[in-house]
Amino acid sequence: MIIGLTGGIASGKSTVVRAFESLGVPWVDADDVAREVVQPGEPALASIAERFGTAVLQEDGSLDRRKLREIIFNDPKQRLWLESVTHPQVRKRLLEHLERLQASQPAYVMLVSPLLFESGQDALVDRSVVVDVPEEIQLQRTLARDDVSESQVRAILAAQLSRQERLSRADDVIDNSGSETEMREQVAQLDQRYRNLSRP
Ligand SMILES: CC(C)(COP(=O)(O)OP(=O)(O)OC[C@H]1O[C@@H](n2cnc3c(N)ncnc32)[C@H](O)[C@@H]1O)[C@@H](O)C(=O)NCCC(=O)NCCS
Ligand SMILES: Nc1ncnc2c1ncn2[C@@H]1O[C@H](COP(=O)(O)OP(=O)(O)OP(=O)(O)O)[C@@H](O)[C@H]1O
Repeated sequence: MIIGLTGGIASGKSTVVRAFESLGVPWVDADDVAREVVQPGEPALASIAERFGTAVLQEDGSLDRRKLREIIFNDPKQRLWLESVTHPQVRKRLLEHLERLQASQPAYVMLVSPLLFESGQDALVDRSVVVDVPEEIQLQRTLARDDVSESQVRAILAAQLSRQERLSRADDVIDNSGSETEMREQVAQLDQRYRNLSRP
């Protein structure tokens, strides 16, 4: 069984998946895979450099993520173009990672992705769980964690599904607006549920 774990920027997906990991659950993160497909030597990075010029590259030839972020979250057309280049590669590699994780036949594995519903990756999973917090908490936690402006965070939020839409598509929900201890209690309950569901 594959569980898709999603949530908007800074909702707490990485923190939540570490709680599942401590219960023995294997996982793969689409953000990590999206980083792999733009490494130097990858065709996606060559396409990006061709479209935006060397201004989006650092001196060592790797992607200047901050520059590209500023471009794509200020222009939906450029974001859609970038997604059309990266998402097919991300999907292909996610399938490979998932197959590898399932080889040892764990009760279930997790696919962590901010864009599970937006990018159609939900077709790869049996069930979805949303890490839910109000937008104001997403904003506060992003500003505390990353070197970004409030307007940039609002632009990223606008490029993602609304909280309501995400909740309406979720099979399960983890409320991460409280303490990490409260989050871990919900994770332990869901883990039991998923283990029961995966029994033949
Ligand atoms: C624009 C890039 C270079 C910015 O890199 P940066 O290191 O600053 O951010 P990072 O990759 O850690 O993403 C941070 C968060 O931004 C949000 N985000 C990223 N890409 C997108 C997108 N296309 N649409 C909406 N939100 C996005 C997600 O919540 C993500 O968790 C990078 O996000 C990227 O390559 N995005 C396109 C690929 C993609 O869609 N990735 C999302 C997972 S498939
Ligand atoms: N319950 C919580 N209470 C307080 N802070 C939290 C809680 N959960 C997560 N955080 C903090 O909020 C920030 C965002 O969490 P995390 O990095 O796990 O989110 P994410 O959804 O993986 O983010 P992104 O989509 O940007 O990759 C981190 O600094 C994390 O330490």
